[in-house]
Amino acid sequence: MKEYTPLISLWAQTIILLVYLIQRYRRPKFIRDLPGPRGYPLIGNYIDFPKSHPWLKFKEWGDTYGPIYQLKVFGVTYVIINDAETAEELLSERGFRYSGRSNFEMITMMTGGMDLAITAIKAKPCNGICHQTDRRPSNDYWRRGRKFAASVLGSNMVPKWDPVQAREATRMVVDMVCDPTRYQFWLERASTCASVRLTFGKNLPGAEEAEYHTQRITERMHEIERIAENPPSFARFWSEKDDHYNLEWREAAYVIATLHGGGSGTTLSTMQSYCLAMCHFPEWQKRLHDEIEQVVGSERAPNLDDIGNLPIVRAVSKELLRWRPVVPIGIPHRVAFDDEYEGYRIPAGALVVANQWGIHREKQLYPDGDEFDPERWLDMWYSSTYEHPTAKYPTIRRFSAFGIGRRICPGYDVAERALFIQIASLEWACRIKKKKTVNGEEIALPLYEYSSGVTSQPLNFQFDVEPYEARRVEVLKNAWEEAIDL
Ligand code: HEM
Repeated sequence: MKEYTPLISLWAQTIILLVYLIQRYRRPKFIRDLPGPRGYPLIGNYIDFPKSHPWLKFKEWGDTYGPIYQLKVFGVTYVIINDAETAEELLSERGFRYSGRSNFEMITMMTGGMDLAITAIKAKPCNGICHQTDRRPSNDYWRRGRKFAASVLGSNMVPKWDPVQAREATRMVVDMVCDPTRYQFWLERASTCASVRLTFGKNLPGAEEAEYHTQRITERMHEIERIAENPPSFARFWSEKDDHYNLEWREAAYVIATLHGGGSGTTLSTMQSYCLAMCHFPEWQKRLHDEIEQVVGSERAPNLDDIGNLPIVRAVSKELLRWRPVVPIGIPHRVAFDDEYEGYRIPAGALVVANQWGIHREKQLYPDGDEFDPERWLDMWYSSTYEHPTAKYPTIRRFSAFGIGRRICPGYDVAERALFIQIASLEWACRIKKKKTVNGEEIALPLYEYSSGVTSQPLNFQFDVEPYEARRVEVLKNAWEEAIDL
């Protein structure tokens, strides 16, 4: 045995050396914490943490600390990303680590964690390298829910929902012309009623009723059964193929309700930004109008078959989402396992914020990022954003305004068509402009006075709406009346 001892010792030393070398090879020499503003013991950056419109400060800090930096608040690490490449690398390429959600305590308590947008998904470690999403029941629910969402919101299904979107757009324009002071309500009604009709198959005369039914539906599962007998809708789609999606009643109720929630307030916010932008940039309103006149003409209203022929409408819609992102800091993604990025430590449990406000103002991609300039999607000169051919691009499909990685918004196709038809119908029928005083002077409007929350929209402002021709409003009114029972 004695003669083997040096041999065993040599083997042991070789193994230790190998382990050491592998570890050195796999790790950068120094793993540092991400840069970021200096905090205080225990509370970290709590005092400096912006209490409203955090996206503005997150961008400002980004200009000092670089495209990725960290903040700490009471021991929780926030990783803030201000450029698209880093966000893609972490949230998309390493999506298996970066697709969890924060514990939104209140919502989790109220929904049992079943709101699809915040439900946790966990990643499974395999020999230290994490490749796959864990197949535990909580993840399984998210996967089944996403499968269902993809099937009702996918690009081949969305044209099915066009007539409802078009109908709500006509009703919105007619009322907007009659009483622009209530614009928020008209836009909200268009968004909510389209969503309730698509989700539950129910036509609603007003937004209040929409809210009432939505609450009842999420609380009482049997409502879905009744409503699923109505015209084609997400609920009916599920009830006809429930075996295929393998979602139980309760699960389906939450998935469908989350789709309603995701779909109702978001396009509304962009449409409010549209009204504000048209007051400030009448030159773009003219370009929109000229394009619609040339392609659609004055005899008929635009419809969703025109989408490929109206690139300026699509460019305006995409620029609105860039310039005034609806969800300016996105929904944070929780990191499942410790990670390293370019020599920096990203700890498990950190919340990664892809700051859309900053990402959408990255200098190389979006020169003069604070300017509203739809040209950047239309002109070859903007090589970073322009894409051929104009019959297809610009498109807002998979644009970073809808998030990045596995948790990307499943509703972007529906949103694209809803925004298109609302903008095209409004611009076909009427001009939006700043209000004037009795002396004929334009009343100034703030360029950026927006609410602060998960979503952000312009605070109430007033503008005038002037129909190009009374006949056009009549055409839309007739279209609404014909489509009333869709
Ligand atoms: C202008 C319109 C919209 C915008 C800007 C928007 C934006 C977003 C963003 C930023 C996220 C978070 C993505 C992430 O975590 O990376 C999200 C998630 C989500 N959105 Fe949208 N959305 C819009 C419309 C819609 C519509 C029309 C629906 C449904 C019909 C919808 C349903 C959802 C759902 C279910 C999620 C959660 C996905 C998950 O966590 O797995 N959204 N959306």
